[in-house]
Parts: sequence; C-alpha cells; structure tokens
Amino acid sequence: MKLSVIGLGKLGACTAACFAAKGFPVVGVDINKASVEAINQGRAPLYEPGLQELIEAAKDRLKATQDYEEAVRESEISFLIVPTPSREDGHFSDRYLREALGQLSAALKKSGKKYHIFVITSTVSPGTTEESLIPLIESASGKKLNKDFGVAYNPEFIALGSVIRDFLNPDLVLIGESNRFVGDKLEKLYKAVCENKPYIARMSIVSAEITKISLNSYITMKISFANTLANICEKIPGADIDEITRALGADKRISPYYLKGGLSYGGPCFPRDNRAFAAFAAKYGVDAKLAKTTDEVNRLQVNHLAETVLKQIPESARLVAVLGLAYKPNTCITEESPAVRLIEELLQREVEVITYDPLAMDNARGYFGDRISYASSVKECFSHSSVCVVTTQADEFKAIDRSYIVHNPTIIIDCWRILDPARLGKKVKYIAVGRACDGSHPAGSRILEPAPLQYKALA
Ligand SMILES: NC(=O)C1=CN([C@@H]2O[C@H](COP(=O)(O)OP(=O)(O)OC[C@H]3O[C@@H](n4cnc5c(N)ncnc54)[C@H](O)[C@@H]3O)[C@@H](O)[C@H]2O)C=CC1
Ligand SMILES: O=C(O)[C@H]1O[C@H](OP(=O)(O)OP(=O)(O)OC[C@H]2O[C@@H](n3ccc(=O)[nH]c3=O)[C@H](O)[C@@H]2O)[C@H](O)[C@@H](O)[C@@H]1O
Repeated sequence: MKLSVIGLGKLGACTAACFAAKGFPVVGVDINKASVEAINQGRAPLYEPGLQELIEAAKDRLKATQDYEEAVRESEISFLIVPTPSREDGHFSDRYLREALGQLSAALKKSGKKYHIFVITSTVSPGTTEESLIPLIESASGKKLNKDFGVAYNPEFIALGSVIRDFLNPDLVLIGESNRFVGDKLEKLYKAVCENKPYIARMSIVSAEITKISLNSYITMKISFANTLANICEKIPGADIDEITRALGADKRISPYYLKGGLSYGGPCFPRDNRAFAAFAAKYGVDAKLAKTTDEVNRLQVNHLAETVLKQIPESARLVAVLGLAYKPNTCITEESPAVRLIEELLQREVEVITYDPLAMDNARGYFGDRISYASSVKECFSHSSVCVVTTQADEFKAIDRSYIVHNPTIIIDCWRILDPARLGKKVKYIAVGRACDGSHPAGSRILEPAPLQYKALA
C-alpha cells in the first residue's frame, strides 16, 4: 500500500514516519515549506520523542512535497491530518480540511486514477465528513463516493510526548468507513503497523466521529471526578486522594488511568473536545449536562488552587513562584495550561509571579510579556519567593529537596504530590493538593502511579 499524509504537524509527521518505518512508501504534503524540506533532508520537522530516529530509519520510503498531484499519483490512500481549530460556538472548523481536500480532489480529477481513498484523521464535529467533506470531494473531483473513491474517518488516540509509542501500541483502532473495501484496507494496514493487537472497531463514519469526541469527553469527566474527590480529601485529616483513586482504579469498571486528582486538565485536545461534545449534543437538542459540568469543574479547579495559594502569601511580599507553565511535563505547549490560568488569577489579585518551566519559557514570554518575571532555574525561583507552586510532574521538579530552600519558612504547594516532604527539611511547610494540610499524613509521597491493570482491556 502506498500512502500519502497531508499535514506534517505534531500528529501527521509522526504518522508518516511510523507508516514509513513499518515498510510502507509514504509521501508527505504540507503547506509549510520548512516541514517539507526537513523531511526530505531526513530531519524531524518538530520535536517528539523517537521521531528523528524513525525518520532516519525510514528515509528510503519517506519523502515530502508541496505538490498534491504527486501525492495523489503516488499513493492509493491519503490521510488528512490538518488543524481543525475550535470555533466560538464549540464546534470544530473544517476550513483547513476543505482546503486540503479541494486540492487533493482536483488532483484526483487530473490524475485519471480509477480509485482513491481519503482518510480523515483530524478531529471533526460529528456529521462533518458526510455533510461537508464528501460533497466537496464529489464536486471538486467530478467523481462518485464508493464508485470512484472511498472515505474513512480514522482518528488517533495519542498523547503528545508519547505519540509514536501510542500510535504503534493503541488500545483501539477506530475506523468509520464509507464501504467495506475501505475498512478492510485500513484494518490490514493497522494490523501490519501496530506492535500490539489492538481492538479494531469498524463502524459508520458518523459513529466513529461521535466515538472520538465521546472518548475524550468521558476521560475528562473521570479527571473532574478525581479532582472533586481531591478537594473533599483536603478537608478531612487523614484522607488521601491517591490511596482512594488507587483503590477505585483496581475495579475494572473504573480502571486506574486518568484518575489522578490534582490540577485541571489542559492542552489543545481535552478541553476543546469536551466542549465540542456538548456543542454537538446541543445541535441535536440534547443538553449534555455531564460534559458541561465537567468543563465547569475543570475551570473551578484552578480557582480552588488560586485560593489555596492566596491563603499562603505573606502580606510582606506578595510574590509567588510558579514551577511549570506547560499543560503537562515534557512539552512546550501552554494552550489551556492550568498554570497559565493560575498565573492570570494571581495577577488579577495583584500578586507578582516569577516562573520557570524546562521547555515552555518562550511560549510563556510570548503570552505574558513583561507582566511576570522569568527565572532560569528552579533554584532561582526558590531564591526569590517563599511560596512555590509545583504545577507539573517534570523530572526537574521531582529533584527538589532541602538544598533548594532559601527562605524560612518556605511554603510549597505540590499539585501532583511528586515531592517527599521528608526530604524538604524543617523550613518547609508542605501542602499537597488532595490531602489535608494538618501534618496528619505520614511523610513521604507513597503512592504516585496507578496500580497495574489486573485485566487486559478490550483484549
Ligand atoms: N497532536 C495531537 O496530539 C493530536 C491531534 N489530533 C488532531 O489532528 C489534527 C492535527 O493536529 P496537529 O498535528 O496537532 O496539528 P499541527 O498544527 O501540529 O499540524 C498541522 C499541520 O497541517 C499543515 N497544514 C495546514 N493546512 C494544510 C493544507 N491545506 N495542506 C497541507 N498541510 C496543511 C500545517 O502546516 C501543519 O504542519 C487536528 O484535528 C487535531 O485535533 C488528534 C489527536 C491527537
Ligand atoms: O484527542 C487528542 O488530541 C488526544 O488528547 C489527549 O492527549 P494529550 O492532550 O496530548 O495529553 P494527555 O497526556 O492525555 O493529558 C491531557 C491533560 O490531562 C491531564 N490529566 C491526565 C491524567 C490525569 O489523571 N489527570 C489529569 O489531569 C494532564 O495533566 C493534561 O493536562 C488524549 O490522551 C489522547 O488520547 C487524544 O488522542
């Protein structure tokens, strides 16, 4: 099978490299010339763990172009992985998909090819493929669905920072197909590419579109539940959120994943997918109260943290150090980051902020400008401020111990319970999100990771 991948961004570059590394010839297309050049020179167009190595390993089978005709001519399946930004009303915009599909369809018309398969991988609002994209392909190519071309909706469930591992070892391969031939082709492809044996769910296109955003909406609901529990635990001496979620997660009806109470979920996907689920339900006259409440709980979680922080600030120096700016560790992305929202809350209450993140300083500078101060290390933050909030589980933050502490007292608010209070020394008042702040919890963060799964999901 010869493949083309349209859009060589965070997901597309990895998808193209994975297919090529598994032996399939791949042509990548991007409107960004620099990304095309990078691929052709054997360089990763962006940073993602393992991507550079994969591109090097696959260089004989991977090339890129800005020519859609070349992509259509040299492939039988085109994967579309272009941005689908959120609109004001919560639905996803299909503007970039329509632009790319318009060009590909015109190229198909010119090519004289008998059949081509278009695979939509970008996240879309349910209904988009059949209501908007297929009519566009038919009119721009002059061809008929299922006679001259087939269509699939085939989103990925991958998290940034582990895109390649997730792509090659998915729990679920989701295929919405316009006809059986298209589904068979994709199933065969994934069976050849995946290193595990995922559950392959084949269904109608609209069912797959609904599944994609439902899955993310459900997971965010789980996180918001864990965060509510964490807030309750803070009020009850001896209660510990990690002990509780570890036990809950051992029940296979719940599972331990994405059940860590702490800070709000963020990033480019979860918040908008959950809001898109509510917007999609509303379009069909259904009030998705769970999704809306999940979103509200998520927003309030940052306010709750801000209140916790404000209570600890001494009147003499209204300064807080925020360690972590990205929405999670090992990324520079600050979109919908709870740390960014926390800083906004603090600034509104006239608290000064100094901050440090291993990867996201440039993005933060672009966003906050000179409204906050920037440190060049964790230690610099501790030297300036006696109140420090740790907002991500970055390795650099896990190393914090008594040697970092300058002020007496220093207050550390640990959103994910990554620090061991026994290693922080006597100058530190340690506050763990999800635990009562009364010293009743034994020293040491004992339970950090979910218990291993006792069953094989969907095997
Ligand atoms: N990044 C992720 O973790 C995940 C992303 N997705 C979805 O995948 C889609 C893409 O996301 P990302 O890769 O993160 O976006 P991105 O912004 O990193 O990359 C998109 C790429 O598409 C290119 N592009 C835009 N218009 C084009 C056109 N007409 N022709 C060719 N290339 C074009 C851009 O230049 C860019 O390189 C979105 O719908 C997103 O929701 C879904 C699951 C995970
Ligand atoms: O649809 C998407 O685009 C992708 O969105 C997420 O991927 P991603 O946003 O990259 O990152 P995650 O590692 O899943 O984290 C998302 C957020 O959830 C938060 N989270 C995670 C786990 C948890 O227990 N609690 C919690 O608050 C993280 O801190 C982070 O803010 C999903 O994990 C992917 O399966 C999905 O494909």
